This record gives sequence, C-alpha cells and structure tokens, in this order.
Amino acid sequence: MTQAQGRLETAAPAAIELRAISKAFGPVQANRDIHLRVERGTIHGIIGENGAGKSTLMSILYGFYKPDAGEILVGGRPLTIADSQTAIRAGIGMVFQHFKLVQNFTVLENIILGAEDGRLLRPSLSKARGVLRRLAQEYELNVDPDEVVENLSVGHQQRVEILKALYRQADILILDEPTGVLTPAEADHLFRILEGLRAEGKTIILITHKLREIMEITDTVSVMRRGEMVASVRTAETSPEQLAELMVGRKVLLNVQKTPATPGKPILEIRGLRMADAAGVERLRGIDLTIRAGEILGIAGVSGNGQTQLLEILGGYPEKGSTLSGEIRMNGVPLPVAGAACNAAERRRQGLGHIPEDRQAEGLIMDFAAWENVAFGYHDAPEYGRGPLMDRDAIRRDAEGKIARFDVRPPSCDLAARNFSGGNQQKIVVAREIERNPDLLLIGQPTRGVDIGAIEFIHKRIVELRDAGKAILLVSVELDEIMSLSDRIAVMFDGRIMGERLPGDTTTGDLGLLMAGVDAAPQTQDPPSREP
Ligand SMILES: Nc1ncnc2c1ncn2[C@@H]1O[C@H](COP(=O)(O)OP(=O)(O)OP(=O)(O)O)[C@@H](O)[C@H]1O
Repeated sequence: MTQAQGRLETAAPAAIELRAISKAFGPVQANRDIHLRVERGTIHGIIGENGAGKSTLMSILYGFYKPDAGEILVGGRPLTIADSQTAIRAGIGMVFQHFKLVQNFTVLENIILGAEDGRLLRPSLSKARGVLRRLAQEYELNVDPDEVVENLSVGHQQRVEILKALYRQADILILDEPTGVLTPAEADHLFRILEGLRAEGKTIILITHKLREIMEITDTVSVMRRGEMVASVRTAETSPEQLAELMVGRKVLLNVQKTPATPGKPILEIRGLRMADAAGVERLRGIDLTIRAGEILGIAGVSGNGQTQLLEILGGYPEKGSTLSGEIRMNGVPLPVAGAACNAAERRRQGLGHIPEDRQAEGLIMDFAAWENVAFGYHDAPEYGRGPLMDRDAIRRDAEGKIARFDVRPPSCDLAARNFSGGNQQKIVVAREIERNPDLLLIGQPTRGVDIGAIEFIHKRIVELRDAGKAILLVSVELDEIMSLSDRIAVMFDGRIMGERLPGDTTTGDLGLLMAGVDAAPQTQDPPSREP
C-alpha cells in the first residue's frame, strides 16, 4: 500500500476495500497486487492510461471476472463475488460504457428485468412504476417509464441504467466512462445527480479519462498504471498536471500545440447536401461546407443532429434506403452521393481516410487480429500485394511498425481487436488511417475513451497531417477538443449548419447556444484563401 493510501484511511469500515487483487489474461497482467479503499459517502475517481486495468478491476468487483488472487471487503466484510447477482445483492451497481439495455423494451420493463421479482411481470410493473416515480423525483432522473429505450437519447438511456441500479437498492455505484457519450449539459446534469447520491450517503466510483471531471466532482482519486495502483490521493491536494504525470509516467502537454493554419485550395466542397433516412425523416437539410488544404474544420454539435449521416455519406456508405441529393467534390472532382459508385473502397482510392465514430462497428473487425485490422479497407493497396495474392508478411511488418509508432498496448500483432482495451482499439484505427496520408481525413470522435497521453499523441499527428497540407474534417462532441484543434468551427443543429466561428472569436457558451439551435451572433465569413 502506498503512503498516500495510508493517509486516506479512516476508522469506519470502508464501503469497498480491495486487498492484493491480481488478474492475468494469458501473458497480460491486467491487475497486479491492487489495494484500494473507498470510503462510504464519497466519490472516488479512478484514472489510468488505456489498458491500465481499470475496467478489469471494476469487472472483478462486479463479479464478471474471478481474481487470480486477493480479497474483496464490502462494508468491512470479506465477500466472494462469484457473479453479478452476488454483487447486486451486496449493494453494488454498475453503469457500463456500453449500456446493457434491451433496446425494444420500455424503460419500466428494462428496470425490472433481472430484478428479483421480474418473473411476476404485472405486479412488478405497477410496483416498479411507483418506485421509479419516487426515484425519478428524488434524484431528478426524469424519463418516461413507458417509452421504448431505442427512442431515448444516449443521456436518457444512461439515466435508465442509473435508475436500474438504484431500483436494485445499490449503495455503491460504479460508472465506467459515463460522460464519453454525453453532451456538456447532460454531463453537468449527471454530476448533479452523483452529488445528490453522495449526499444520501451512497458511494460512487467514477472511471474517467477527463481530469477536469476528476477535479470537479471527486473527493479522492486513484491512479493506475500498467496494471498497478500507483497512487491514491485526496483530490483537493493534487492538480491535473500531477495526475497526468502519475498516469503516464512523464509530463504531458494538456494543450494542443499548433501554429495558425495556412489554408490552400479547396479539397472538399459540399453544396446543398440533403438526406432523408429510410423512414423519410430529413437528417440533412442542405449542408454547404468547404474545407481547404491545410486546415482543420471542426464540427461541433449535440450528437444526433446529422453529424453521423454527414460522415457516413462522405465516407461512401450512406444509410441503407436513404434518399440523397446535392453535390460533393473532392479535389475538384464530383463524387457520387448515391448508388453503387458511392462506396467506401472507391473513396479510399481517391485519397480519403476515415476514422469512424463507432470504432467497434465500423472501424474494426473485432474477431480479427490487430495485423489484419491494420489492412482493413486497404487490403488491395499495392504494398500489401504479391501479384494477385496478399502478402501477409508485408502486412504484418507494416502492422508491427504502426503498432510501435502509436504505442498500441500490448504491442501484439496477433491479439484479436476485441481483446485490446477501448483506447488501444482506437489507436489501431487512427494509426491505419493517418499513416495512409490521405488528402482528406474524416474523423469522428477521435479521442473517445482515449487516455490523455494518447490524446496528446493523436492530436499531434492530426496537426502534423494538417501542416502537411491535408484537409481534415473533425466531428467531436468534446467542445474542448473542437476548440483546441480546429482552425474553423461549424456548428450543426437539426441537419443544418447553424453557424461558423473562428476558435479565437468564440466561447463554449456561444457554441453551446448554437448547438441548441440559437444563433446569437453574426456568422464569420469563410476565411480568405491564401491560395497562390
Ligand atoms: N478478455 C480479455 N482477454 C485478454 N486480454 C484482456 C481481456 N480483457 C482485458 N485484457 C487486457 O487487460 C489489460 C487491461 O485492460 P482494461 O480493459 O482493464 O484496461 P482499462 O484501463 O479499462 O483501459 P481503457 O481505458 O482503454 O478502457 C489490457 O492490456 C487488455 O488488453
């Protein structure tokens, strides 16, 4: 146990205490001799680089994995947590990064599903409705109990997950990266809820990569590095810089370093792009955008306002059954917006790279090894071929280089994509797309779930690509990321561009208004081209 941990101990039994927990997956030691004490009625943050072992540790606490060694005490009593039912009975609730809700069930059905009296559906439903109403009032967790989950926003789905845990009378709530998919307003609301739960005496464990959140809401914070717990400190006694250094083992630049852009000729020109989905709902209502060589255009917006559709159309895979119109030109050449000629492979051949928003569904083949994923989408590239055949050795050599340069951990070519941690999966996709040196790079949520050391690295590589004269379209729900990386910012709302701003001339408040559909200030003009 570290000295710092010793300082945090009090006489009362801790809500959770982990003693000497270890867990290996084959050769990977995911957790090594972990000690952790979380006091009752506190919010405890857990931070650490991608692959540091945070999710594994929480999965052990929730009964998903059996530790190889060590002891867990809940409320001072030793407990063997063989499965999640045991964890739930011990008052532990978990809100996962990827929610576990049944999409075509209602909120109410999801909440009672798996709860002890779930077999008796009707009495449970009426009882649950009452409990839900009380919980919703008490913690400002308003959701319509009869709404089908798939119709809820991500923020509301998360509320259902929290309500589900509270319905099961959780005293200890573990949240794994809860704000990764939330808008800033939703994240604020979540924090108010967590503070309310703490005031009730509940204990919260919060896994996050965002040091701002750690500083804002936690009482204590533990830092993991390479499977070990390297520090536990009081939040009031530390700083973001110190935490960053503890996490990564070196000093980290928390701000993007870049010189002003020198935009050249237009690379991407979009005129009057409209799209209606298969159900006839208009998702894009006439988009006009230009991105020039050597500039990063950031698109800010609450997710669900057409950014995903825009990226998919540009990437060459519009939603099935959708109706499209408008013009897209890349390097002056018209690109087909619909039909068979609009496809991702063709776009790649024309010099377009794409880091999709959903790395697991679109960026990777999860059961394929890392080396195969490095070639995914580019398997017909000349350097991967030997006559008509694929040259496996050449692909593997290339993959090894990319894995080393992007510090993918573990640095194993043969590990299946699904067995890398979320952030390392993202690094594989980013390495593949950036190192192709595309004329136009589409980037959706590049640093979602990625640790600060890797964010620093990915941002640096994006800026280098810009400085090499490439055009970059960045979509991110992280306003900080948009503000620090973009040369120009466009805000999307309800399928339209609400306005454009230069980062130096705007504030997060101004952008927030535009994101909510309110245009309070005059728009900036397109920046003057420095084209010779
Ligand atoms: N089922 C598994 N099989 C093999 N290796 C695994 C498995 N689950 C996790 N690992 C490995 O264990 C290590 C710890 O992973 P874990 O998901 O706990 O990290 P993390 O700190 O939560 O990372 P992130 O911040 O990226 O989510 C990683 O090296 C990961 O590749």
